[in-house]
Amino acid sequence: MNRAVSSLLTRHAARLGSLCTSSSSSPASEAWDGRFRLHKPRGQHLLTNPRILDAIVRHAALRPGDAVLEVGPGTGNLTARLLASPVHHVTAVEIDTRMVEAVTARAAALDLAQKLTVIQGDAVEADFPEFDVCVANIPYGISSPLIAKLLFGAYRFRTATLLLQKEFAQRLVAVPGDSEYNRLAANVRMVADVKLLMDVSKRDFVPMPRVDSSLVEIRPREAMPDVDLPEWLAFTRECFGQKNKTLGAIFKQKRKVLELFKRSQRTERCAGDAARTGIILGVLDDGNDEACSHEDDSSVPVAGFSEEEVGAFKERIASALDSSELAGKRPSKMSNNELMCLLKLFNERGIRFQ
Ligand SMILES: C[S@@+](CC[C@H](N)C(=O)[O-])C[C@H]1O[C@@H](n2cnc3c(N)ncnc32)[C@H](O)[C@@H]1O
Repeated sequence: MNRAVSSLLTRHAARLGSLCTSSSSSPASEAWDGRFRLHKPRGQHLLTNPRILDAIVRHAALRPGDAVLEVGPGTGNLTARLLASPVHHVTAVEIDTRMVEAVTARAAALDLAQKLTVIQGDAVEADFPEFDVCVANIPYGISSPLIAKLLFGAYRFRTATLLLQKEFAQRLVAVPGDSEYNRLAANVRMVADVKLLMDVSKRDFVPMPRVDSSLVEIRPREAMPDVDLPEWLAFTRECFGQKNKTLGAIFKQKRKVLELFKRSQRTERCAGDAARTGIILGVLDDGNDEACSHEDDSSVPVAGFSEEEVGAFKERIASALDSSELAGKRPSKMSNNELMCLLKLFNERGIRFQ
């Protein structure tokens, strides 16, 4: 669809361009003219403060020749600035065909259509082309799967500068010991550095959302950690499901022991693309960590295995915890190095989380 729709829409651009011409010869034409209804469930809150839009582009530190990925361009308030910068190309992924038309028209009116490719589709599912930087005011509903896709979806890029819901941004940049420290932060920190760049008021959007926003930079690490990522992600799910309990208490629960025992007997595991798809479909973040629930299967016997075998498995768990000297620690206060060390001890004893 991508190129075909792009060229079809460029043909509509002249007609639609007239809707944006009065001030669209400069990037500062962000006022919303109400030409169609904005859908809040799709996160259609347009950023209309030119000062903030300029600041986002400044923070993105774009370089000449960069290929830029934008998710959710809307009517093109940010896109216009990206196109006017010395970058080589901008690819924008937008789900709403009305927005696709609007941003295409905007680029044509600026005489910058040749620098823009618009992909119409869901950014969580669409294939992204190669890009150097991602700059976007995204729909907040896809924050977690989109960040998972960027970081674990085999893309190589310099930075992602994303406007996110303020509370989500605070969870993302939290460090061990912070009350907000959580699985999302631990997982993202495993593969990237994250920093808060600035806060943005809800009053800078049309229509005004209920929440404030924050701009965040995500910078993937040069060297990826030596860890089996699907296994790590499954491990952090167990740990952060009850992040304020001690590890000793978490891994003593009969229900947990039986669940891990069953998983550890499995011979086939998710690998490669299947694991990636699992990651992207939402295992990065559980939202409310404490709400992570499991079926209580403590009374269900493990078919084909004796009580003794389960007992021996329990001892392997205890031995890993003893060796790590981390049994008394709480996941919410632990560094990734400590957690990785414990995971290694579990795996060495045949205890698997995936
Ligand atoms: C918060 S608005 C941002 C618009 C524009 N970037 C701005 O700053 O004014 C989010 C945009 O993402 C689009 N969108 C929503 N869900 C999407 C998805 N799953 N994939 C791609 N775009 C999506 C919406 O249609 C909307 O245009």
